[in-house]
Amino acid sequence: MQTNQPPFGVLLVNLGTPAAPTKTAVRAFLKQFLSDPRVVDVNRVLWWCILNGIILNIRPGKVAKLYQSIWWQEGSPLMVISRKQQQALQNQLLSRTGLDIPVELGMSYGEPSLDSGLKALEAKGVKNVLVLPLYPQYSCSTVASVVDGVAAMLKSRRNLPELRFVRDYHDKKGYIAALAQSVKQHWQQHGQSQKLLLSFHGVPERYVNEGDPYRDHCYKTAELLAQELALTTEQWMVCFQSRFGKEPWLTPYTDETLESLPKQGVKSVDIISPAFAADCLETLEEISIGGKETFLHAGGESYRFVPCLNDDEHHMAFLADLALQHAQGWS
Ligand SMILES: C=CC1=C(C)c2cc3[nH]c(cc4nc(cc5[nH]c(cc1n2)c(C)c5CCC(=O)O)C(CCC(=O)O)=C4C)c(C)c3C=C
Ligand SMILES: [Fe+2]
Ligand SMILES: [Fe+2]
Repeated sequence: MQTNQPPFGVLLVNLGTPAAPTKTAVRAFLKQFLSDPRVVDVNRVLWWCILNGIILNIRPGKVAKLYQSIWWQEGSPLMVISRKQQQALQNQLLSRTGLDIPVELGMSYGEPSLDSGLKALEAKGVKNVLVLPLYPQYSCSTVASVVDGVAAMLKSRRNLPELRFVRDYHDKKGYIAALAQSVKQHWQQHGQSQKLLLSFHGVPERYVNEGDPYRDHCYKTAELLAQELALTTEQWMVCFQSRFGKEPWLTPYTDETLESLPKQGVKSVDIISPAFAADCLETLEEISIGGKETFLHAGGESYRFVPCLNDDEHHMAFLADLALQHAQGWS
């Protein structure tokens, strides 16, 4: 091994986000995202007609407005936070190993692409690549599409790196501890509400019936977090957000739950979205803004959103440990 060659490199992956909060950029992003058969798994010809004939004509304008409501001066929150996570992970790996281990960002959809991330690692002399998708719970709609995407990129290459994938980390001690720490800190600042709602991103129920372990992973995360926070069964509840399309998704739905809780006497809630490693449209708009409106309108009195782990120190230290565990034997 050359002395300047790193033992491995990390491709840090997330979903991706539009390049700008405009109708054109959102349309391009949604077209790539929603054309992925791992995300929308229905008859290809029929879906092509629905996507191009209806969805891509109506949704981009509507969704661009939502992105505008949460966009930061530096860019899309998901991208800004992902860049911070990339830097923080690289720092954590340096302080643990004394080595400059390259960490590159690759998004499943949009830019920087998985391909550009892999090329950047290659340019740094990386021969061993650890792909680390920032999805704590495995789903075919997210993690499997990362595997597909990386495999597709490598199809045209002659000299392949050695590859390892982190499949999930829904039950890992460091992840649960980072979530618990973030909830405790939130309670210290704002006080504890009657209920802690754990709102996970939904998926079609059919995917789970066909073998996707996503729902089990979500409940396992929730139970471990509730245990760590010493909550009684009445003090927490799981729900699923961001339903898309007509078929049934995992229930209970977050919006319906927020509407019904005040009628059941629950007037104050804390809400956290543990499936997201970084704040994005689905947490900052749908949960923090939209969920609050729904709950207060239904008679709720206090609604507090707990931010995602983002580049929190405990979170990044855990991800560095996770990466090092998966990289064992690479030198
Ligand atoms: C946390 C994990 C995620 C799962 C599981 C997931 C499944 C899933 N999503 C859609 C449809 C949409 N998701 C959208 C945005 C979005 N989704 C995730 C994560 C998961 N998705 C993130 C992090 C984001 C936010 C990106 C950002 O820019 O901030 C969108 C786009 C916005 C919109 O039009 O509402 C869609 C569409 C499906 C169909 C699906 C599972 C089958
Ligand atoms: Fe999504
Ligand atoms: Fe959404």
